[in-house]
Amino acid sequence: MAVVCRNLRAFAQKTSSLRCTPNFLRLYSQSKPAPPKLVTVDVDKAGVATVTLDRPPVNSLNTGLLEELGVAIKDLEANKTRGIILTSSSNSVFSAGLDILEMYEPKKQNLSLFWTTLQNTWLSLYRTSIPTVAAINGHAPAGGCLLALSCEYRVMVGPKFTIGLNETQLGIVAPQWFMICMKDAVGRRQAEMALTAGKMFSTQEALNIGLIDKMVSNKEEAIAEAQKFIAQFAKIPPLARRMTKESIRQEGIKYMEENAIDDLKAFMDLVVQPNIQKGLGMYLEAMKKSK
Ligand SMILES: CC/C=C\C/C=C\C/C=C\C/C=C/C(=O)SCCNC(=O)CCNC(=O)[C@H](O)C(C)(C)COP(=O)(O)OP(=O)(O)OC[C@H]1O[C@@H](n2cnc3c(N)ncnc32)[C@H](O)[C@@H]1OP(=O)(O)O
Repeated sequence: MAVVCRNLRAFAQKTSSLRCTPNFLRLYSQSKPAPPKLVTVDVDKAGVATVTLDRPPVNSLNTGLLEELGVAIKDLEANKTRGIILTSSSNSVFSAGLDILEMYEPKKQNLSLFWTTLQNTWLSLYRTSIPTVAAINGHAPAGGCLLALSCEYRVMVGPKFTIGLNETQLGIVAPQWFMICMKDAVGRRQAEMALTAGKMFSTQEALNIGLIDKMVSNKEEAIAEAQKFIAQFAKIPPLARRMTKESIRQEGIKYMEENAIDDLKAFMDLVVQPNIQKGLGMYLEAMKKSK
């Protein structure tokens, strides 16, 4: 026993002295790599932040990415950033929308966290006093379209990408707050037509109905247009801007503040339905087969 104790003491001394050596630090950092960041933030000299979704291959929105996006927005608010440009690291997809794997055969607790994180991050983006622009450099179906719609201005790379709330095509109904965002952008009539058909719009079609504000031919142009949009607010008194944005977006903000719990319950009840689970499984299979 005494020998074991002595050995343990020797080992403890050895490891505690090892703890500070470069070799130990290298070994430790190799054994515990930091998880890759799913959202990166770059602030330029003018104080404008480019927030890049970086979850290959398609930036599907899982709890981790949504959480990071929410934290990034809060940090940028605390740092008095002058503008946020939301874009993607992919060359062909802005975001494929909600991560279907978060909804397929889920654990109840995970599903609840997923939806609550989506609600909170959406509200942070939708109501932030910072000017927001989506530089949409790829396809933006469903939840991807929602993120773009939550920004104040949308510049999209065309002509080959598509955008829209395609939920009815998947046999589901977009939540009310998704619909409010679409109505905000294109008006009730166009929103009704788009949502009932679950239409995915080409860039040109999206421009025609006001779903996007500008079509450009590459990401660099999209970022330049986004910067131009943000720059105009340098001359506008910030308090007046903030109060106007908050007021004009009141319907969506109030909806989420008053209905978050009911919205969560409706989502949880719906997703676990056997027919929805079966549909999600088939959809995932179909995406694999279409490769
Ligand atoms: C469907 C929800 C049902 C019930 C929930 C109830 C209520 C929900 C309330 C809210 C509304 C839902 C909102 C949503 O956002 S649902 C998600 C809708 N998104 C889509 O339909 C887009 C699907 N993806 C695509 O169309 C294409 O992937 C895309 C055009 C974006 C890109 O095409 P590309 O050819 O470049 O890539 P793929 O080969 O198709 O995909 C690569 C890889 O990624 C996987 N993938 C794609 N999209 C998703 C996704 N949304 N979630 C998880 N995984 C996704 C795809 O399977 C491939 O995987 P692998 O084969 O393993 O490489």
